[in-house]
Amino acid sequence: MTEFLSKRVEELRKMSHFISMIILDSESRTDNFPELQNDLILRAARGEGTERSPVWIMRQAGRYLPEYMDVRKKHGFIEKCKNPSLACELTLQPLIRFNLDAAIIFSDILVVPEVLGMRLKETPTGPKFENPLDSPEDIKNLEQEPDVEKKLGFVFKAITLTRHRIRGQCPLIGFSGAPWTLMSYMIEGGSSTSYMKAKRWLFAHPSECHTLLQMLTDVIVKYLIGQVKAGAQLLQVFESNAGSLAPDQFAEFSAPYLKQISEKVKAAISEEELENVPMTVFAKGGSRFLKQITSLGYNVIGVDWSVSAEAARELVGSDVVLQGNLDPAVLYSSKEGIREATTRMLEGFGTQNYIANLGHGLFKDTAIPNVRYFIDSVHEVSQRMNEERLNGED
Ligand SMILES: Cc1c2[nH]c(c1CCC(=O)O)Cc1[nH]c(c(CCC(=O)O)c1C)Cc1[nH]c(c(CCC(=O)O)c1C)Cc1[nH]c(c(C)c1CCC(=O)O)C2
Repeated sequence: MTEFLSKRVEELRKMSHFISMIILDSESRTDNFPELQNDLILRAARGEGTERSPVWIMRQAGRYLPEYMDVRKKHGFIEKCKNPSLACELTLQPLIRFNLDAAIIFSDILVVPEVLGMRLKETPTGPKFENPLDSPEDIKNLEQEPDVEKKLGFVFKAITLTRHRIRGQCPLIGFSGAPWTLMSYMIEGGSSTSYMKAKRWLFAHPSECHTLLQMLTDVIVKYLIGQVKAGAQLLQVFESNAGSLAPDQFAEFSAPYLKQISEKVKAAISEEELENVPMTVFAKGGSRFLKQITSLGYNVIGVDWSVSAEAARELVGSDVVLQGNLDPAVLYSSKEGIREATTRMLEGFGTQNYIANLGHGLFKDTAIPNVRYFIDSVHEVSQRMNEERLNGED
């Protein structure tokens, strides 16, 4: 009898192993994704009409969620980024709680310079580079023929797996840091308040800066194309350190590379007949340059919280698709306060050619009910405004 049972158990074990192999195989394919149920953000990004404004939140997966903190107890940050199944799980966490119109793949902008030979390490104040660039001489020691697929394949795997497990609930956003932002982290080693070391390079070693920015641009282009092939449905480029640049430096060291990225990624999409994914650029601290940014070839322009919605709209006109820009600190206020600020934002941007978001990432001590209230307010208020707009036209 025991022999009979242990044989059956062994058979069942083999069968379940076989089934999980089939599932794993099917979840690593890119030609069998579940059908998309909610394309609101893609329509908005392409400038098509939407019945309500789509909403997602920068840093929507993160420390304000107790389920993120549970995973964080067991796994370090870099480990979470590099393990596709953990990255997938974390990407999906906010979608279980909230009625979001997009997911963003769990990763970090700082994984990209590793392709060039930079090494990330964890510190209590966030990820940093073990080997920051000290002088332009160090550029020669960087990887001159970087293998993006080999070094960042874990992100591609995470994207493909997430496209399956998201079950078409909403589109999946892929992203990269922009060249100037990544270069400044490579020089500073980590976050900085003034980015003075990196800024010093711009004036002391301009030509070497261009060499490094071009190396990063080439990697980023390959990285973003790889993400589209893996299943990303929208791409966002983060120029998080635009705020540290004066207009002349933005025009010389940021804008041309942002433009090259959109042009080269779009050319590859059309040449290789890939999914025609819209592209967003978010230049934090770059609201001063909004008008200039409209000429860089992106479908959507992210706006930080430092300008009013009206001012942003006024600068670029009604045809440009904007994304943003509620001050994340608004989520510390009362429900009435959140509702009021969200309504003002929607009135300022208008419900069309618009994607709602915060004007920077969520703070780690934001209350979950307030996050939910913001998301639901965008949906309710924008739908009502839209209905009023359409009725008014009749
Ligand atoms: C500058 C920058 C970084 N990373 C990123 C930027 C650009 C956007 C911005 O301006 O904030 C982008 C980023 N970082 C993270 C995402 C994931 C997707 C998302 O939910 O938006 C994205 C898109 C996860 C993260 N990236 C980081 C966390 C926190 C990790 C943890 O402590 O568990 C998360 C969830 C850590 C991180 N990552 C970075 C820093 C400086 C830090 C430490 C400071 C901090 O913790 O907020 C670099």
